[in-house]
Amino acid sequence: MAAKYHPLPQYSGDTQDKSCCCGLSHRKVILATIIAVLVVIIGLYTVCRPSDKPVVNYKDILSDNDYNTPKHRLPHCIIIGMRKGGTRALLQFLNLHPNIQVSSKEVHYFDRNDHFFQGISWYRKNLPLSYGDQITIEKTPGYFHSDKSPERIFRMNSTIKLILLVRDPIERAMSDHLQLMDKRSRMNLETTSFEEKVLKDNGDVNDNYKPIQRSVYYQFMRHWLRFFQLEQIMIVDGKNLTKNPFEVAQKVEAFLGLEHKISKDSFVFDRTKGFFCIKNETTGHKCLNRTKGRKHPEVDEEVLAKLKKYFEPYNKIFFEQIGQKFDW
Ligand SMILES: Nc1ncnc2c1ncn2[C@@H]1O[C@H](COP(=O)(O)OS(=O)(=O)O)[C@@H](OP(=O)(O)O)[C@H]1O
Repeated sequence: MAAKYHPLPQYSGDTQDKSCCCGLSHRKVILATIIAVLVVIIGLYTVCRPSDKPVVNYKDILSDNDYNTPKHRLPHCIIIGMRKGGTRALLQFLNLHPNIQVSSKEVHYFDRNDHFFQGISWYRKNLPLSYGDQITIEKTPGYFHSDKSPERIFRMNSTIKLILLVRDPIERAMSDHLQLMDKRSRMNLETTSFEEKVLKDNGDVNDNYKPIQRSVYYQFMRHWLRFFQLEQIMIVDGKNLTKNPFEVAQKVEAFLGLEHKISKDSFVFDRTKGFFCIKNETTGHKCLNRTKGRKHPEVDEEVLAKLKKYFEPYNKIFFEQIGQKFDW
C-alpha cells in the first residue's frame, strides 16, 4: 500500500507567528514573558515598599533603654521647615545639648519617592548614631511644602514631635528667591530681580513663582493638621531665633522634655555676620556659612504693598490654624 502523503508545514516568513515551544507562537511567548516580568515587579514593589502601618511609637523610642549602644535610631523630633525659616541655625544650636543628636544632612526621606521607597531601614541608616538617652532630630525644610510628608511621618510615628519655624512670608520669599538666583549665577545662568519675578506683566502678584507659592503657609499647614494635633507641632518664630537664640533653645528643650543644658554663654553675636554664632574655645566662634544670612536688597515700596495685600488674607487663615499671631 502506498504511504499516505503528509504535507510538511509551510515556512511562511519571519513576520508570521512561528511555533516556538509547547506549541506557543513567538508573540505569545513574548507577551507571557512581559506579563511575568510585570507580575514580579508588582510583587516586589508590594513586598518591599514601606508598610502602611505605624512602624514605631514615641513611647517605644523613649523606652529604648539600651543606653550604651550607639545605633541609628529613628527621630523623636523632626524640624519640618519651613524652607528659609532658620532651620539650620536652630539645628546647630540644639546640637549643643548633650542629650540631642542631630542629623547634619537633610535626609529628604518623606518628600522624595526615590528615598521613601527604599524603606524605613534606609531612613534609619541615613540618621546619625545616637545613644539610648539621646533624642535624634533631623531637619528637612522641604517636608513642610510636600503634600506626602505629613501622612508618611504620621504612619511612621503618630506621636512624634514636630518643629516648624515661621517667618514673614515676604522675607521668606525674598530669601528663597536669593537662594534660587545664587544657584543660577553659580551655573552662569541669567538672574532676575525680586521685583521682576514676583509680579506678572499685568502687575498682579505672580502666584506661579515658587517662592511666592511656598509663602502661602495655610495651604501646607492644612495637610499637617489633618494628621497631627497642634500641640505636637512647636511653632517657632524665626525672627526671634535671630534675636534670642538662647530663649528659643530653652523653649525647645522644654518642648522635648529635656533638662535645660544649653547655656547663654554658648552664643556670641558676630557684628560682621549680623547673627548669633556658636562660641568655640579654640577657634573663637563658628558662624553658619555664607548661604545663611544673605543681604536682602530693599524692595520697591509699590511691590511691597502689593505683596502685603496679597499675603494678608492667607496669613490670617494661617494664624487661625496655629492659634497664634505674628506681626506680618
Ligand atoms: N544665627 C543665624 N545665622 C545665620 N542665619 C540665621 C541665623 N538665625 C536665623 N538665621 C536665618 O536662617 C535663614 C536660613 O534658613 P534655613 O536654614 O531654614 O534655610 S534652608 O531652607 O535650610 O536653606 C537665613 O535667611 P537669610 O537671612 O534670608 O539668608 C537667616 O535669616
